[in-house]
Amino acid sequence: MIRLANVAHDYGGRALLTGIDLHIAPGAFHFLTGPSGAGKSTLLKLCYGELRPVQGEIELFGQSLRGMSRDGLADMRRRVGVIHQDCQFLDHLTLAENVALPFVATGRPVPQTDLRELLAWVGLAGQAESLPPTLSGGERQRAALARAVIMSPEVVLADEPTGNVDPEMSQRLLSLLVELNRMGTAVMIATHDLALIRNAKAQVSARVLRIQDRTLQSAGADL
Ligand SMILES: Nc1ncnc2c1ncn2[C@@H]1O[C@H](COP(=O)(O)OP(=O)(O)OP(=O)(O)O)[C@@H](O)[C@H]1O
Repeated sequence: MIRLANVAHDYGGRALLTGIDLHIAPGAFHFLTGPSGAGKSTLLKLCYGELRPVQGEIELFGQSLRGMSRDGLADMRRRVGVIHQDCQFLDHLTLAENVALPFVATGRPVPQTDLRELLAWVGLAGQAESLPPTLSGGERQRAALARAVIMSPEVVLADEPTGNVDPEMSQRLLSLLVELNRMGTAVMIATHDLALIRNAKAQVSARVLRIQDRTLQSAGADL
């Protein structure tokens, strides 16, 4: 679904990522780890076409990103759910309206039943009318997950989805992502949280990748 071949990236200075080969296949569950500043968020952005690589090939759903038009990229992006590290919301809209934004942005009617079911799935049915500034960190993370999956994406890319929440909430978020994966959605989670990775390995067959020395490596059994 998402394929990177010999990808390199930098932000104008020294190389950040180099020689990156990655394939996110249907149904895969990947973790992406590595030290702060190693390039995890950058790699996720390359995977969903937010950034274009300085070298190498990226394919989304069998189509090369090279030369893809803005409309073509927008079509591809609908098939990828992204949970951003900072989980930003529009503070003047309710939680339910924020979660429904991907539908509104594409000019499609919001399926109200699906929206209610989704909010119940992430445990936020009671907060549907709340405004984002009144939500806790864990509620915001679950709302970000709901927003990422409302369009039924084939793959979810999550950037530190359990940042700033306690271990119990991390586990709850992980369980939701594992459940999605069991229903067929591919998942890639960038995280520093090694406990989360250990917990996940008991629930799902996950591949752990690590960015080290600017390259992508398979993490060993030391995790
Ligand atoms: N838009 C940008 N312009 C210039 N440099 C950037 C930009 N975005 C990221 N960087 C730099 O690229 C490097 C990698 O950043 P990135 O956010 O991808 O790392 P990360 O592994 O996700 O880090 P963390 O774990 O701290 O979130 C950092 O040194 C960062 O300062």
